[in-house]
Amino acid sequence: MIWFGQPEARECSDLTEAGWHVRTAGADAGIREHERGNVVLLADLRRGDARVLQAMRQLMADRPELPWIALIPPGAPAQRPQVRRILQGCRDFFSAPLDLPRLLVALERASGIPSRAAVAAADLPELVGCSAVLAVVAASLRKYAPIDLPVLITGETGVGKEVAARVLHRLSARAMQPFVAINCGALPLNLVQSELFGHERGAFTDATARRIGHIESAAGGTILLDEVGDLPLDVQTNLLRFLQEGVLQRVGSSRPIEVDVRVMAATHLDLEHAVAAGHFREDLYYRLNVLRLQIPPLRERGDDVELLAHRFLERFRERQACTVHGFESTALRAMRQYTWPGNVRELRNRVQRAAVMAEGALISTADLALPTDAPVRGTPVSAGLGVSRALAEREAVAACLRECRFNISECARRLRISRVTVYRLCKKHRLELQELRAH
Ligand SMILES: Nc1ncnc2c1ncn2[C@@H]1O[C@H](COP(=O)(O)OP(=O)(O)OP(=O)(O)O)[C@@H](O)[C@H]1O
Repeated sequence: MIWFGQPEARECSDLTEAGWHVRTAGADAGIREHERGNVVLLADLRRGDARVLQAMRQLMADRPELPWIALIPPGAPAQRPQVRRILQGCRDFFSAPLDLPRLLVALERASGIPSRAAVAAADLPELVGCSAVLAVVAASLRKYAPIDLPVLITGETGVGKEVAARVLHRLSARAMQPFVAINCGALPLNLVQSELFGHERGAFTDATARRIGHIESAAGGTILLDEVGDLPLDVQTNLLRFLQEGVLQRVGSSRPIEVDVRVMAATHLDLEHAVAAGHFREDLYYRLNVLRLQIPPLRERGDDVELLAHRFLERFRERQACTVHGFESTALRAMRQYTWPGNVRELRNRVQRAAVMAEGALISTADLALPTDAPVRGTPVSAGLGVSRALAEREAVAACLRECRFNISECARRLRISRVTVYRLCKKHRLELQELRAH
């Protein structure tokens, strides 16, 4: 990296220790031949040297592709037009005092050199994260991928269960064959059987032609049965037969068809509980639960929140005209403290929305629109019973909505509240019905 300005001795030694070669540059700055395409530039604006600023402006104009990171003094120097212009050309910026771990992550990102996370999961680029818990997931994925047995993937909504299933498929011998993901909870009740197993012409009133089911369409590859706990009992029986014998029957036919598919199942429900309550077949549960993968919630993944937020912003910037470059440090802190009930999906959606709403070059806490009444991480005990109640209420409404396939009247009946109250609770807990339905 080239440091424009004067790093402190400690900063230099910390960076060197982390594996960076640091060269300082002043007003005579230039990029040496061997550094081209292999360098990150750091604009140290903490002391506001006018000659250095001039050199940086020149270099930014001549070589707009070079990745810059800026260090600014605390306060609001970013309001100065000269500084603001430079910040707009930077990938990221930090205000003093320097947060070295965050700077290292930013350097890795700006340079394209794999982050520590990517190094930990070198062949799993889909799985962004550097937390120890995610490393455990990555290790299980590698272990399970080559074994042609069912995998049961559990975890809260939006944690990345489908992402994990795709990784398993990609790393397996079936990688060149289809991967089919079906949300069992979103299938119309009367059609689940024919959607999964297919039907023959004339099998029922609307069956005007033969149709291949999702399982057959995944032949040779992998099928992910998402929200498997939502399958009706009669369909569970047929699925069990398929898992045991490798054959299925289309609706309206008694001819057994052999299909070679690896079955994966995902659920946010406690399947053991569903078995105990008689909603899920115990024998099917044991068939699916051969290999088990538990994906931890985002609030337990430490720095992954920041890493993912930056990744989602980068992806958004690649596709959309967007002047936002990063996050204010207060926004990063707020994200680290938030409990993320919708997990990675909620984070992605909030970052995208914030990138649209942000007025400046950085996303602020307000742009993220984190619910002010939501519990924050690390404070549940002091926040007291009210917070636990709110969390339980949210979870109960979300679970019931899913169980009822988003039929509001049915949900209201089961929860013994009015339809209006269901809508009010959805609004209160930011349960976006459309979004939940889509997933
Ligand atoms: N580790 C990760 N790295 C990058 N993106 C991720 C990661 N985990 C999840 N995502 C993204 O978050 C979103 C939700 O992930 P996914 O659909 O896999 O969650 P899920 O647990 O299957 O959700 P649901 O319970 O609603 O079915 C997707 O856009 C996915 O790409």
